Amino acid sequence: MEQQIRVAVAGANGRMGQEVVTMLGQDKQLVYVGALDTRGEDEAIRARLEEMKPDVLVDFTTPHSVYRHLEICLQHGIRPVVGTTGLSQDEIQEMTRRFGEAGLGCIVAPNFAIGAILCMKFAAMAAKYMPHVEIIELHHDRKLDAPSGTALKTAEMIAAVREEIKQGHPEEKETIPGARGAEYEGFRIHSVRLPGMVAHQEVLFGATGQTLSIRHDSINRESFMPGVNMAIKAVMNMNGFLYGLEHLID
Ligand SMILES: NC(=O)C1=CN([C@@H]2O[C@H](COP(=O)(O)OP(=O)(O)OC[C@H]3O[C@@H](n4cnc5c(N)ncnc54)[C@H](OP(=O)(O)O)[C@@H]3O)[C@@H](O)[C@H]2O)C=CC1
Ligand SMILES: O=C(O)C1=N[C@H](C(=O)O)C[C@H](O)C1
Repeated sequence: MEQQIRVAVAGANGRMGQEVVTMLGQDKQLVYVGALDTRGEDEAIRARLEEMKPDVLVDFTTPHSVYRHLEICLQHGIRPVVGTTGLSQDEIQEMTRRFGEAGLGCIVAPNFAIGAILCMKFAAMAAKYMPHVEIIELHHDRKLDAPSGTALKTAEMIAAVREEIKQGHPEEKETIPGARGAEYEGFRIHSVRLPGMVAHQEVLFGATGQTLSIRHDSINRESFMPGVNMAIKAVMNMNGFLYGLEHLID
């Protein structure tokens, strides 16, 4: 039998955390050792970690707590698998350096659903040939951050290959501020929040006489679990920081 992996979960009572705990219970290689809540004193957190002795901390919490959780993992030599969105690019760069220096595995993935990863990759492929692009992401109305981590990652991947062009009319004017969405490297990202939605993204391309739409829909949170499972196993064999699940499936 493969070596068992002890997994703690931050945000275990949340929408994603509950799904993760169920998934851990279905895989004999993974042992759920308990929930970590970091809203108490440092001493209580240390005691809880000593009790649980996790190899991996899965984090699905909030944009406000995720950075601290990475620091706690560095202090205690625990490998994080982070789905929480909202880390800034500077924070990601800093953690890349610190986990690299520590030689400790860490995976931060804005989306664990394989279809969403493919949506990002296909969008980056298309942007090379069709540089007029806009991203629309649509989520449930309990979501804290906008744009979604997935939309930001998609935008980064598009910007890395897209020819720099000015989109839209040069004299465009917003009669209601924000009407054209957020601007990222010359193209727009739009965020929709509605009850009834889970996690959806459409990347729209336009060129003379044609359009292309690439769309992904997560219709439930189980869609993220194969990716979380894969990341927990992969992070055990890593000695640095990885941002985005696409690097694991190539
Ligand atoms: N990468 C991916 O594939 C996905 C990422 N996400 C991201 O995951 C995050 C969580 O989403 P979701 O599950 O919907 O959110 P929820 O609000 O349902 O869950 C968040 C949980 O975190 C808990 N929490 C808050 N602060 C702390 C802390 N300091 N220590 C421990 N627990 C804490 C909350 O507890 P309490 O309720 O008591 O406040 C809550 O149970 C979001 O950033 C979201 O964008 C979501 C889906 C997929
Ligand atoms: O908050 C969510 O629900 C989701 N968050 C992630 C994001 O911000 O991209 C991943 C997925 O879209 C669901």
